Amino acid sequence: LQAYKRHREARQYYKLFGCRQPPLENAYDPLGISKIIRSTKIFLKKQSLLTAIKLFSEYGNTYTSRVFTSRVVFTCDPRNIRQILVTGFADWESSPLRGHLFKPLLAHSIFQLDGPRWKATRDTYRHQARFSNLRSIIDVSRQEKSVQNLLNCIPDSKPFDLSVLFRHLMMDLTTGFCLGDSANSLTTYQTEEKKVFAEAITDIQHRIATGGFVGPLSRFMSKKQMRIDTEIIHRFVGKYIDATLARLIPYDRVDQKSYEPEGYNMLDALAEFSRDKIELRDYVTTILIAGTESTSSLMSSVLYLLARNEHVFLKLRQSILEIIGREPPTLAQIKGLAYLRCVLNEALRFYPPVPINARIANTSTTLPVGGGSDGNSPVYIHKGQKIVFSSFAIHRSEEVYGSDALVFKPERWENVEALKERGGSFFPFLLGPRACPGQQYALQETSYVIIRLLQTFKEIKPRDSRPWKEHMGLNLRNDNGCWLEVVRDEEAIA
Ligand code: HEM
Repeated sequence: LQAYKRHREARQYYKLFGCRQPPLENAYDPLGISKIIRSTKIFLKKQSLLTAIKLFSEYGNTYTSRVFTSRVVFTCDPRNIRQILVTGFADWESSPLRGHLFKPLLAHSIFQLDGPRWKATRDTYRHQARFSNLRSIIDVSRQEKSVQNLLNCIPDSKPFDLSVLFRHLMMDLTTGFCLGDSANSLTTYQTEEKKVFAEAITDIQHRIATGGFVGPLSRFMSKKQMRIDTEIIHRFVGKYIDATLARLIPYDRVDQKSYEPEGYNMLDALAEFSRDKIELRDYVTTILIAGTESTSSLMSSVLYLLARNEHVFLKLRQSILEIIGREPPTLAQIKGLAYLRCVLNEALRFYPPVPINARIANTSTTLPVGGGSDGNSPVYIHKGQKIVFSSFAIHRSEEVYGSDALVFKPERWENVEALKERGGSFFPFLLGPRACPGQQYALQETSYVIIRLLQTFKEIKPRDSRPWKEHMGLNLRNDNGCWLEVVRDEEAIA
């Protein structure tokens, strides 16, 4: 009955809007079983992203695929991306696809919400956690302390995996940002409790991501370790919440500004507005998940690419030394470093930390292009239909970026107008109302770390000849890490 209703509705859309069917990838696979088996094999071989690009070149920028009994739409067309994320935002949801994956760690986090409740949570991050005011949430002394810990861990003239150190660095910075206390992962004095907590946060992200990739099969996965991780995280974060609430002044004195915490931390900022422990835990834990691996993935990509493109490294280092010198950079100086922004954009284009994404239609709607044999007709989307879109594929498209799309070339970002025109073709932080609220913070933090590293090291050499290999967790990273050897600048030591 449902299929019949959908068929009738589709015919109306064909008539009214000129919709056409996009190409079907697996026409002879009625239940989509072979597609699922193939995708799983490719995922295990760590080749999902490159295979996706191949499928787009074979079937066009938009095509459908049978997965079990439903037809999933795959697209890497910038016009469709703008429609899903910006113009037709209200027609799409994400919570039905991932809400269950975050349970029981998070009760009602922003990742599990859509509609008015999502909007209210988003506003809380913007206003109460002060994400909209970048200057007020940055703590440069915390950043500098963590960078010094990082520099102490980097050996001189000896190969080491910088991606591991970046993951520890971001764990320290994000726990400081969220809880006001670093996990001290880069130090020798990290307590056992903090070590266990940091391991649990890392492990649970891996489990959430795996649950997402295996889809409906996730219900057969053992949940035991997830429960253990959850308990560790809840206990650890809970202690900070209790301590924060215990030293808070009563509500009626908040306006008197008699309580001024030192530096920024999100828990203090939020506790001025809410005393609900579960709510506070959800807000804070979400950022521990959203802000750690994503930013360390970007940092690793930048260093991986700089080590393999000496001319870019030298040009960037020179501009840092000219504009900032050897002192820690201020926010204004970071903003003035145009070439660094180009390098970050280019690294985000090459290796977007969130390379694929999905949405589900909450109403019958259309995509502007992708239908018919030429791919130029609108596409009918029925309520409940799933769509998968890939920033990784668009970011490498020759149609969009030209014949040198696969060349690492930060200079392509020097023309700001060109950047604006690329709406829908460059979205490492997504676009529209649901774009990453931590974008400016992540870029500032990454810039700070890169600047301090380039002020300290005059040479960075790659020490791994293996090719880049995808590792898909909640965020993308190189499975082979980021093996480098560095040479300190004597002047920086002096
Ligand atoms: C390079 C680093 C980062 C990248 C590439 C990145 C990318 C993204 C992307 C693509 C999304 C959209 C996910 C979706 O809706 O499907 C997102 C959402 C989000 N990000 Fe980030 N992110 C980064 C760092 C951060 C940081 C540092 C924070 C916090 C301080 C943060 C907080 C969030 C939050 C709360 C959301 C959910 C927004 C919503 O659903 O409305 N992110 N991020």
